[in-house]
Amino acid sequence: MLRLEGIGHRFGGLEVLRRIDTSVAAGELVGLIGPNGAGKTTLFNIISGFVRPATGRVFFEGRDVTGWKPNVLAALGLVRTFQGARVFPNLTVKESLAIARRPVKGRQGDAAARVIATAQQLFDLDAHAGEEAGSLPSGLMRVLGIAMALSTGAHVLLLDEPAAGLSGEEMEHLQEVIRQLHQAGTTIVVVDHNLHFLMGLVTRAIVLDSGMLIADGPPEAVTADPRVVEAYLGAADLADG
Ligand SMILES: Nc1ncnc2c1ncn2[C@@H]1O[C@H](COP(=O)(O)OP(=O)(O)OP(=O)(O)O)[C@@H](O)[C@H]1O
Repeated sequence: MLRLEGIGHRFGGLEVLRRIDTSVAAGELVGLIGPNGAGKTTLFNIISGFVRPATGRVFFEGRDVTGWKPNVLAALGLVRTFQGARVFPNLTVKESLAIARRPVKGRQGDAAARVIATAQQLFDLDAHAGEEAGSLPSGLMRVLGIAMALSTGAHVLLLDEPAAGLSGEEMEHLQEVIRQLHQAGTTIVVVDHNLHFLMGLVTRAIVLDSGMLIADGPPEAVTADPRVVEAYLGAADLADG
């Protein structure tokens, strides 16, 4: 579904990604982790077309899409959400969800319906139907943002810190929404600083440290890997949110 070959990038003299080779198969739910400054956001930006890599290639569904624009990739079904919720603040919840339900090339209908049904149940969306998106509790706003990303026809979703700023309960609800999306067949890559949130969710974790891929595997194996432990030593903010 997604393949990276020799991705490298620098900002000025700073080498932020070094020869990243990895791939994500259709239907996987993958976490991308690493200490502050490891290069996670830059890698997300490269995959989603916001940054062109200095070296290497990005393949999406077998096609070399290196340097393709975000809107072109989104139209093909590769969509990235941003840190913090991006919703239309003046649309009501009901109007926002109507956008998310709109079938685009008939692809995301099931996934969007699934995420909306789950969110409706967990976040009591009906009670908020007439409220403006900009005035919602943060968890609900986050879920709306994800639902709206689906409206673009996403079958690969890159979620950038979806749990940031959420309460424990909201986080659990969000996990459930993401699980449902995954079960509906959406391929998902999540970056989050909260390892508790992430490791309870994903089936595979990829670890970046100083721009290098240092581990890749099941969450339990990765968190026990001495190189990962070392990379995280002293990074107190990564311990548990
Ligand atoms: N536009 C930019 N110009 C210059 N340096 C940048 C730019 N964007 C990121 N960097 C630097 O590149 C390195 C990697 O940053 P990046 O944001 O990709 O890491 P990250 O793993 O997402 O970090 P965090 O967990 O703190 O969000 C950091 O040292 C950062 O300061």
